[in-house]
Amino acid sequence: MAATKEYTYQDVAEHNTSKDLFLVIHDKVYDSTKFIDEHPGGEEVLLDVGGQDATEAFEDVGHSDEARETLEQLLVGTLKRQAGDPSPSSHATGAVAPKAQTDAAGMGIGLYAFLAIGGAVAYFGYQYLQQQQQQASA
Ligand code: HEM
Repeated sequence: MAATKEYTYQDVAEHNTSKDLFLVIHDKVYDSTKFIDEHPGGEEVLLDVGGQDATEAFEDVGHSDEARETLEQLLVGTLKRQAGDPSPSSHATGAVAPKAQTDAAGMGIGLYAFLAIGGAVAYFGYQYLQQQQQQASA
């Protein structure tokens, strides 16, 4: 079987039913339709990632070498990545965003503390000066 065909994410996404199921694993495209009934892990998990990048789902399970051999028999082509495609590790960068938000909030609190302390210093300083003036004029 020639496995040189190139598929875009859009092409693969169209094959997401139990009668026509493509999976992307490590940027290779696999026609898993015939394998759905045979999968020891059940058909549900395959359908969940049908037409999508299943690299993480596949690797998380720690599939055997035998499973990887079966996979090679289902190979139909390679994934042609395009700008804007989701990458398998895209959610890893998501962890940075909340941290940035926390930092911004921390700075906000710091600013309020600075204003409160600055205000207190100005208030008591003013009172002290008034007292001095009263003493001087007495
Ligand atoms: C076409 C791609 C896949 C092939 C060829 C495949 C093949 C296999 C094979 C041969 C096994 C038996 C255990 C082993 O040899 O490692 C297995 C188990 C399993 N697979 Fe897959 N698998 C595929 C995709 C997936 C995906 C995308 C998931 C998503 C979560 C998944 C989840 C599981 C689970 C949970 C088991 C364990 C079942 C058990 O031990 O009861 N598999 N798979």
